[in-house]
Amino acid sequence: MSAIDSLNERTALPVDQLGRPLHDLRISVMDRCNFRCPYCMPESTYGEHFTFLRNDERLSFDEMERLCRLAATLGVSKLRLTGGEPLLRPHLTDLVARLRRLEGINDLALTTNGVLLARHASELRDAGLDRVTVSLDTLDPALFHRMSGNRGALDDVLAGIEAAQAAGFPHGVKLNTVVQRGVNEHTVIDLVERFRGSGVVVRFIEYMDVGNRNDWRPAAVVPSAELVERIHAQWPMRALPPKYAGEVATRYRFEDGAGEIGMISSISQPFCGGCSRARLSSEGMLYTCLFATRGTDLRHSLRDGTSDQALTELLRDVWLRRRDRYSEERAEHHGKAPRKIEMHYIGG
Ligand SMILES: Nc1nc2c(ncn2[C@@H]2O[C@H](COP(=O)(O)OP(=O)(O)OP(=O)(O)O)[C@@H](O)[C@H]2O)c(=O)[nH]1
Ligand SMILES: C[S@@+](CC[C@H](N)C(=O)[O-])C[C@H]1O[C@@H](n2cnc3c(N)ncnc32)[C@H](O)[C@@H]1O
Ligand code: SF4
Ligand code: SF4
Repeated sequence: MSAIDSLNERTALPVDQLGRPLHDLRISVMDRCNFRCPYCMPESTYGEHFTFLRNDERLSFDEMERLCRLAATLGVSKLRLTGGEPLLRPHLTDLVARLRRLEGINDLALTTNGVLLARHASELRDAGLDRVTVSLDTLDPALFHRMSGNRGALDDVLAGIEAAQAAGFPHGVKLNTVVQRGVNEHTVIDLVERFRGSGVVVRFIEYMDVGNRNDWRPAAVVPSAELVERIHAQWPMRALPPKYAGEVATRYRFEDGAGEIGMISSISQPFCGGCSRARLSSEGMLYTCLFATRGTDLRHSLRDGTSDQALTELLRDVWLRRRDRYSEERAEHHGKAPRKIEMHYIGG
């Protein structure tokens, strides 16, 4: 390669081995959670003796801010704070304010289980958070409690959603609902009914085989097409074109003007082809797929005096080498995928 080619390669925005750019960085700011959803952190594994990270093992806000600033120079424009439960991270609002000031970031989002949201919504809005996604699997209080691993109360989450609506996040409020066959599939219509016309967009997610500790089986997945048919029979809707390449959810608009819903069909219709997402775990590992088995340790480099330029090159190299397309390959694993990183570390 000539010196000019090499310079061009080092200054251009990187695309991975499948031609996908890097747009979206999702940061797990906290590995702990106040819920024990069986599909994510089942109590049987995450009981009182489970060892979470020590404070000094988690990236500091300085370290996260630095990585986000460098990632923005490689094309990242969207940041999502997640976890574990991000609102358990003390002073999260300070991090939001710091990330808000970064050049190139035009979408700053948070995914939360919503329990602590009523307390923090307006300060998060004031700090510059653009939008919030709240996870809510059902409106049945007893089932909700059970699906949170007997930790959560539905009313707290509903209060969180109301507070988020009242705070007026500029890019709005969404809900994430994981649907499981025989568990909460019968409460889907209630959720649609409750939030239709409210401005809050409900997105139904196909139950996924993330991590190694849930009891995922293909039979537990409710294909989005089935839900679309059921919802359409009650409130006719029509599919909308994607807002951006690689959009996670397929959007549907109600024909009576009562807003839209989304379907996240990562099992029945994988969307790896446009996947521009990287993930940073609480302890500073960089992963290029939600189903990654291996990552790149950035904490070490952050703490050993590595320069901004060298760190940026490391990020670029990781992205240039990326070939992940797990959801498209799922069937080839025949249920025997290699050991994956758990979702509360990698960030949903
Ligand atoms: N397989 C797979 N699933 C994903 C990916 N990204 C998100 N999901 C699933 O979709 C859910 C919702 O994702 P969000 O974080 O709300 O997605 P997003 O792309 O940031 O959403 P919007 O920008 O609001 O459209 C996550 O909790 C995951 O269950 C991905 O890259 N791969
Ligand atoms: C890991 S959580 C982290 C943020 C926060 N604790 C919450 O629940 O919103 C992020 C998202 O991942 C989703 N999720 C967790 N396990 C999942 C699974 N097995 N399949 C599909 N989505 C899952 C959750 O529903 C949630 O919306
Ligand atoms: S999905 Fe979110 S709330 Fe539920 S256990 Fe995982 S991290 Fe916690
Ligand atoms: S499975 Fe991996 S590559 Fe495919 S969309 Fe999800 S994170 Fe991206």
